[in-house]
Amino acid sequence: MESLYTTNLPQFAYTAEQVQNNEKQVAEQLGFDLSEVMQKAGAAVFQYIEHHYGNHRRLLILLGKGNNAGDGYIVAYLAQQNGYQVTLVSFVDVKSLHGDALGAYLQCQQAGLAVCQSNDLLLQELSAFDLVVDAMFGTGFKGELPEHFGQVCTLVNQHDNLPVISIDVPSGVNATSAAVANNAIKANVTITFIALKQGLLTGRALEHVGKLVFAGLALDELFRDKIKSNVTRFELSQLKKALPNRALAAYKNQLGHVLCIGGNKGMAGAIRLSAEAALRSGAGLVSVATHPDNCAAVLQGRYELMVHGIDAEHQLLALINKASVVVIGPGLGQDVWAQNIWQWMMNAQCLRLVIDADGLNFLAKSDKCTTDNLTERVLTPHAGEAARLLGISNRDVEQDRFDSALQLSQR
Ligand SMILES: NC(=O)C1=CN([C@@H]2O[C@H](COP(=O)(O)OP(=O)(O)OC[C@H]3O[C@@H](n4cnc5c(N)ncnc54)[C@H](OP(=O)(O)O)[C@@H]3O)[C@@H](O)[C@H]2O)[C@@H](O)CC1
Ligand SMILES: [K+]
Repeated sequence: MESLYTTNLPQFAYTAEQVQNNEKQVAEQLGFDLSEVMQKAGAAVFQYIEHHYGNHRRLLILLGKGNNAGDGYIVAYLAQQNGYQVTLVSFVDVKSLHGDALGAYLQCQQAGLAVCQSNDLLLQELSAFDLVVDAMFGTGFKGELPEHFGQVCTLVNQHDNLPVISIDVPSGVNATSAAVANNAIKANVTITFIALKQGLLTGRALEHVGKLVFAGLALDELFRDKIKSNVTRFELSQLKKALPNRALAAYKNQLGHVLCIGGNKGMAGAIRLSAEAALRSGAGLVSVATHPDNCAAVLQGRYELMVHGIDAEHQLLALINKASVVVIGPGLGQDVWAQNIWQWMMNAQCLRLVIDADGLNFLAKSDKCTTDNLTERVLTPHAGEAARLLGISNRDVEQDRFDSALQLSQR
């Protein structure tokens, strides 16, 4: 039978809203209604279980009230038909189900599958199960988990040997922003449908998603062609392909010259690491401008580097003029030596500037990044540095990493 899922993930990612607003139209254009799409979603998850967890015969399926639960009911039905032992636990009164989720529930009911309430589960031993299927919340989730959901997720997360498969999105993760609610479920595998959701790709969400698997449900190609994505995902192999091929007769002066500025007293390691990374990524020439005390340490064992001790900022001029890209910040520090270099650099002209680490800390204190509008700038902040740059908390950044990145790019 043809595989209904793949571990080759699509390149473009979308918000939950983009998927919710467009899946119906895309499905209709292909001649499906959404209940058929739900059947396909359940079938893809069940096929994954059969292929990868086929000897895990006792399934616990956790269900909410939306269409994510609908997918869960379909998985339950297929598993029962194929001889699995299935326990269904709903966190809502099944009377509140409607639409396709209700249809999927009724299919289970007709097959004789009973649904228990979440409180019953808290009294039960989870060792009675081999695999958990998380169908509590999908793309419709926002905010924090209600307490009774959170309690069960915590219980499941504590069982290291109990694998969890999340349907579409791990419950408690916001599929758009990558914000993670307290006690969100930690999946071993998340099988996501139709289009990649951007919130599954970054930050703390990664700890909850586990291995990400994609099931296009026959809608993915049309969805991708119709809906413009704002988030592109790259794999290392693709980035490697983006590097130009070297001509056989190439020599170092044709392959770019990176200048790395940083490495204050006692912080030689940071600038050495960034210079070494530049060499490893294929730069033809790499120069380092560092504190005079560090020259020997930076050069040690890496004799391709050209290392310059900087006593006075104006010494940078000759180095910048030769560089095709400048990196500033690793191990730069915040003292007078560092401040003078930063100030001087903000008035200098260079084509491309990568700002990292202490460079970002200086940037957070200044209102503008270089007086030269022609400079291409790349910032590489972690969440704490991004928070300082935006004047918000780390938590605020983690609540929406995409929006934070967008705001930074617009400053
Ligand atoms: N359309 C289709 O047929 C297909 C859909 N598919 C599947 O459907 C999923 C999307 O379904 P969905 O839109 O029903 O959202 P879902 O995530 O199940 O639940 C949302 C419910 O949770 C509630 N809620 C939210 N946050 C909450 C909170 N903090 N605390 C408490 N409640 C909260 C929210 O309530 P509200 O806030 O809106 O009142 C709403 O009732 C998608 O991920 C995929 O698995 C696939 O099968 C393909 C075909
Ligand atoms: K889920």
